[in-house]
Amino acid sequence: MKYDFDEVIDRRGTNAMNTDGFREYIFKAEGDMVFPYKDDEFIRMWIADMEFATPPEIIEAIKERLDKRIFGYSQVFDPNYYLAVVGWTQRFYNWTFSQEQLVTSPGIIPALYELAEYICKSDEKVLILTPSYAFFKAAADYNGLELVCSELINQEGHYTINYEDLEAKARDEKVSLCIFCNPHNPSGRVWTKEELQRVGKICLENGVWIISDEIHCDLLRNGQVHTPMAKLFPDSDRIITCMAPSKTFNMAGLMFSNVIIPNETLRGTWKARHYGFENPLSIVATQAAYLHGDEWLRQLKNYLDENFIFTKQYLNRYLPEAIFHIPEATYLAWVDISAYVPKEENLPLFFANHAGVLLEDGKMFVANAEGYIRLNLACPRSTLEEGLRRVCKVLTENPLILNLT
Ligand SMILES: Cc1ncc(COP(=O)(O)O)c(C/N=C2\CONC2=O)c1O
Repeated sequence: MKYDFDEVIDRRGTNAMNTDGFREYIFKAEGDMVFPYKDDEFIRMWIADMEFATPPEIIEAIKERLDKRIFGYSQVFDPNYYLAVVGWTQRFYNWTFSQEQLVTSPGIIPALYELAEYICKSDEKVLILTPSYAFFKAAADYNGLELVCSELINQEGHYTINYEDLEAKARDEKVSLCIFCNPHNPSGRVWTKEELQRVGKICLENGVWIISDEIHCDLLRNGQVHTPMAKLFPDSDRIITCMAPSKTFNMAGLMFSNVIIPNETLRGTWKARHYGFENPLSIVATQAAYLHGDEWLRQLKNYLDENFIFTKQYLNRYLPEAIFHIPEATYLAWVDISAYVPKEENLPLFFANHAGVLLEDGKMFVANAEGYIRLNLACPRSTLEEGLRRVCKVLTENPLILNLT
């Protein structure tokens, strides 16, 4: 079956954050914010969900469950759920784990909040690498824990880990947890085995737990290989792995993710404290994704690769001073436009007002990301081209708007 990723789907009236939540999330606006563009005139390249229909195989599984017509309290009791999940991790990552280690969460963000609370004492600290997905910081903030940041080294847009800095911070006896993004949002790095081994060794030797957030691990450029961090440390029970179908199959709204907790005590705390009931539609959707999603994902990856090549060529031609490398993973383009914009510019507001494009900028990724914008490329090519046209036009044809003399 050939899936249609060129189809433009109307998401209006679906309570989508993407179409209706941007004022509060990007601009922290309480009430209505008025822009020179109507809401449906924006090209939306901000939040990380996709403009593609969720695979029909998943939708079919949901429909079959709907026909059962009762949606009472539910949990994963069917052993075939676990078999579907480890079947996927075996096929794609040559990695499995025992069934008792698997728990589920209504999302990875809530899992981060809970795990930080269960792992860290109140006077301890959470270590992250920046730039970082903002909710890693929130996991520390909402638990009243001090955040410690280790800045990634950025060499002309290629990010690597500053091991000396990371080790110095991991040595702090109050640092008890590292939330590690593997693959990395927003840079799109796929960490190599060697990089993962160095990070894991530094953390584990200093008694630092690791949450390896691997939500983007299926969304690789063709040819890239993801290594689960825990796969490299089979003798450790201090690495918690978070994976989910939500990013891969555009089903974040079904709020269902997998958390692999090898440590028995921590798992016991999770089971005692976590609200364990689950959405029965999300259970069947996730199981169907991991059983029947291979071909759709294969075609999605090819389409995304082509979107990235298109973007690289477009920016080379129309925004030559921008620094952009096709990322090894994610569907997010991380673009340094500092050559075109003053440091103090509020970039999301600028692009919303002057280009009709909704995007996130480096200031939304904790630190170490000034002058960057992040563009969601998981959209039909026609939408992507219009978004890129608007971004490049406003930066090159209207420099006065930016007070660039
Ligand atoms: C690294 C990472 N972890 C967790 C999540 C969210 O997991 P959930 O709670 O949905 O299961 C995201 C989603 N990233 C997004 C969502 O919108 N923009 C982003 O960058 C993410 O990038």
